[in-house]
Amino acid sequence: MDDPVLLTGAGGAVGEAILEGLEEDYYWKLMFHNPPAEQPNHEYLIGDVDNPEDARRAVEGVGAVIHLAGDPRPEAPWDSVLANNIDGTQKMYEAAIEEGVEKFIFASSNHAVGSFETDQRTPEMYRPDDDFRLDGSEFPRPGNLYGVSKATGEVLGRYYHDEHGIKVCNIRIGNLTRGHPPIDYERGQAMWLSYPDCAHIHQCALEADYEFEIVYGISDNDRKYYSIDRAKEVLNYRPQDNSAHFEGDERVVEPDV
Ligand SMILES: NC(=O)C1=CN([C@@H]2O[C@H](COP(=O)(O)OP(=O)(O)OC[C@H]3O[C@@H](n4cnc5c(N)ncnc54)[C@H](O)[C@@H]3O)[C@@H](O)[C@H]2O)C=CC1
Ligand SMILES: O=C1O[C@H](COP(=O)(O)O)[C@@H](O)[C@H](O)[C@H]1O
Repeated sequence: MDDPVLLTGAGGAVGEAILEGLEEDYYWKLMFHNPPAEQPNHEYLIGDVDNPEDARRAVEGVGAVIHLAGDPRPEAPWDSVLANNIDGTQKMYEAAIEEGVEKFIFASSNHAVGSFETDQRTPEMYRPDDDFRLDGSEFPRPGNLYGVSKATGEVLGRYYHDEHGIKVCNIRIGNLTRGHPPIDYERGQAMWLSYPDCAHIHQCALEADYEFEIVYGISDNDRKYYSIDRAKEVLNYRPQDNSAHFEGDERVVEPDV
């Protein structure tokens, strides 16, 4: 991607991971909801993704959008996910189509499929010897209204791709934590996404050739119930991390990079 890349939600955790890994690799345009504490090193704007004029200013001159902005709380109430996640994503797609943006990468979530984690399957599905896998071809099964908003974002992408041709990659992000996987949380270890792998999968989505995709954004954990085969095949995703390589917060196996 030679054109500028818009990063919405740039002040959040996922934005931080992406910028840490890819700061030098793209001409970034950052979108913040509130003025950032420190002066960014890149072009930026302050705006609300749910405001059509802010969305239009945000996409001006960019070739790709990484859309992270939204309410990330699994317990977020309907009013918030409706405005920030659903309406906000629709406004960003409308603006992107109007601008002729080539690619739209959407931060979807494990919570779009949270209800696959039934009492019958858990906690076994979180363990390395269990072979249950979701691969992105399944219909969403959200376990909360936040998950409904993420599934809706994916479907908005389906519509804007089919009717307007924009290339869309939905990344169902697992559990992003810095430095080491979640401790004493099997589910979180099974869907861990390290900071370097988070940056890498977004770079893969910016560079690969595809039409419409739904992939899982997790590291190559021994414990997993999300397949990363599609991300490997279509995006050439090659994660370096694995939650099994940690004991608590200590790394016991070095990444093979
Ligand atoms: N952190 C994680 O493990 C996961 C994150 N995600 C998704 O990734 C995205 C980013 O998540 P995080 O960085 O963790 O969240 P965060 O809360 O750290 O960052 C989200 C950013 O979006 C901005 N924002 C919220 N509403 C906005 C609006 N209406 N207009 C403009 N900006 C707005 C906020 O100011 C914030 O800086 C979210 O969409 C979240 O649902 C999905 C799965 C896992
Ligand atoms: O989508 C998200 O998922 C992660 C992981 O979910 P959790 O239920 O295991 O915490 C969550 O931490 C993050 O806030 C959310 O945006």
